Amino acid sequence: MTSGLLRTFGKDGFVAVDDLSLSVDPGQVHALLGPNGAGKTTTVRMCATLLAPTAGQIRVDGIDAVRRPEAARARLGLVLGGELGVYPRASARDNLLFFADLQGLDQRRRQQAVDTVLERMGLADVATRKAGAFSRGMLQRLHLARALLGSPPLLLLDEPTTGLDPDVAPQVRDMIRELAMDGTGVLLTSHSMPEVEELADTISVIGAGRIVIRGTVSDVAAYAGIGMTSGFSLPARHADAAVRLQECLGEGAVVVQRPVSSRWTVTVYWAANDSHADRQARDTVLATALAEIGTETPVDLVTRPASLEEAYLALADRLRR
Ligand SMILES: Nc1ncnc2c1ncn2[C@@H]1O[C@H](COP(=O)(O)OP(=O)(O)OP(=O)(O)O)[C@@H](O)[C@H]1O
Repeated sequence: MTSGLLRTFGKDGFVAVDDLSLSVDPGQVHALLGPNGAGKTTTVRMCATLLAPTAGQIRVDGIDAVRRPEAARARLGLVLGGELGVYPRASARDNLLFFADLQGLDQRRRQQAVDTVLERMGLADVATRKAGAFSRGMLQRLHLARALLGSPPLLLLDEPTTGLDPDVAPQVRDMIRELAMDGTGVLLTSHSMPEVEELADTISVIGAGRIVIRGTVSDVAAYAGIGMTSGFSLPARHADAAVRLQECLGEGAVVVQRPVSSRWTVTVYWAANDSHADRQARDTVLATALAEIGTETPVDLVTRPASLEEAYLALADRLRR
């Protein structure tokens, strides 16, 4: 969808997005992940035709979005996190009818399109209520409904669940997943690792405007140098557990401990290329190391593939500008 995208700002030519290429396939969720200022929103805004690239190409459903922004815009839906862009004194339905007009949907199609997206976003029952009286969750669903009006093949979602209550965010996530399952391509930015892990088929990690690694969670973890992680807790008296375990385990693992309540939570990050054959082999090595520091194998020991959050934190230093 984009190739060689470049965007600079200001007289000194600050490079916000640098030679960025990515594609979003139908039915796929492609997530952009990166620290503040990495260039995610700038990328989304260029894809949405809100910002012209300094150089590079953008194609939306085959349309050259730089040359034909209006045609491209008709083929994409955009949701910006925390955006206000609805009329608070108008009902949800009237808001959507207005946006349908703006999109040029004809009179016959527009009623039907509005009813369809209201239904789809679970807003049919509150369609006549004023948008100003909506909760954040309902508003975000209204934004999604607006983005879906022309049945676009591509959705651009910039932080779509930021600021939503923990019980509302999963509803929005479910809707995003359903849209992708129905064939919509989704470009998603999010600071929530569990959200990206849950939704994304492909993750592009961006640092300083460039894609650092692209792939699945395990690809990102491998790039970060982590394979599996083991986690367990120890009683308060083991204040030096990480140091002592590190001595026993050597270079094949990094051991970190932090206090949680009145105990220590210990995490062992096994190197992506460590020599252990499988999970059980690591647990055996760990049990020996734990015995050496004078404790039995904790009952809550779990060894599993590294999570996205663990992988991302291991990468964080390499992503800064
Ligand atoms: N209009 C602008 N003028 C000047 N600099 C800008 C402009 N828009 C963005 N930038 C700069 O470009 C860089 C990328 O910003 P962008 O908003 O794309 O980052 P981001 O990855 O979305 O960050 P966040 O996670 O904080 O939303 C930042 O250093 C930002 O200050």
